[in-house]
Amino acid sequence: MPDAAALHDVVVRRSGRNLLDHVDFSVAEGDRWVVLGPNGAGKSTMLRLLSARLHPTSGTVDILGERLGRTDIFELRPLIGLASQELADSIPVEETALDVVVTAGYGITGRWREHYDELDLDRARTLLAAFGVEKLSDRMFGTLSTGERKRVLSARALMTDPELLLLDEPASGLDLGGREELVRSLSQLAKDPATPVTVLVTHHVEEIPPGYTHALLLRSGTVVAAGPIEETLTSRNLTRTFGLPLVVEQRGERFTARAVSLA
Ligand SMILES: Nc1ncnc2c1ncn2[C@@H]1O[C@H](COP(=O)(O)OP(=O)(O)OP(=O)(O)O)[C@@H](O)[C@H]1O
Repeated sequence: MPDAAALHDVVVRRSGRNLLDHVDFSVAEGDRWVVLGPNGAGKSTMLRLLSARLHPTSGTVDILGERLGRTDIFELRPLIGLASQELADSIPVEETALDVVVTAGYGITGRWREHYDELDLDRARTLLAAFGVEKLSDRMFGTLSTGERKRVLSARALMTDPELLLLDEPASGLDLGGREELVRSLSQLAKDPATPVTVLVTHHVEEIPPGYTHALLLRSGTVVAAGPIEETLTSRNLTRTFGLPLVVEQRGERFTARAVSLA
């Protein structure tokens, strides 16, 4: 079976600097990847490539069997479920949570005159329920808390029954309880065989939901390590990625990391 997504020798160059610097990365059917790295490492740039919102300066990007630059991205994008801050920023504040989810069917933000049948609306409600926010269906997106918005966006990402699911920092800005609840929802999703190939970007190993199978560590646009999560998420690799001495520990299916005490 071909890879769901593959980057080969990818460079993304802006203002004389390589934001991604000769990156190779591939995601196979059934994989759940977490992408970790410090601020500015190139994580969001990678997700913009994988969501067909950016073309590489050089190298090749294949998504769901289509090569970027040789395919109609408007046919490709509905096959990709995306939740990101960039997307959240494009949602009108007065849009209801239900409409935020259902409009994914047309790949738009902001409901206008499109027709949605009862099946679409039922699916949107079911997805809101899966993330524990069905009671917020009629609330305006702009009035939701950070955590509530994150959940609504995750539900939206699944609306089109995508073949590739991309989640950019789904737990950022959440309080501890909110993070733990979202991690639980994302873990249930990850462990469901019906869930598509998933790539989740985060800054924190504590936010990795159980069920994630692989990790990609990025620093300054280059790959520090990539592979099965338990082999890749080592203290040595995390130290190289974040540029300070770190110890990573695994307890059950969760990870924690902290700086090495010098005392
Ligand atoms: N159009 C651009 N021109 C110049 N530099 C850019 C451009 N877009 C992004 N960058 C830079 O590229 C680097 C990588 O950005 P990116 O958003 O991919 O990082 P990130 O790993 O997602 O960071 P964060 O964790 O802070 O969200 C950053 O240093 C950013 O300032």
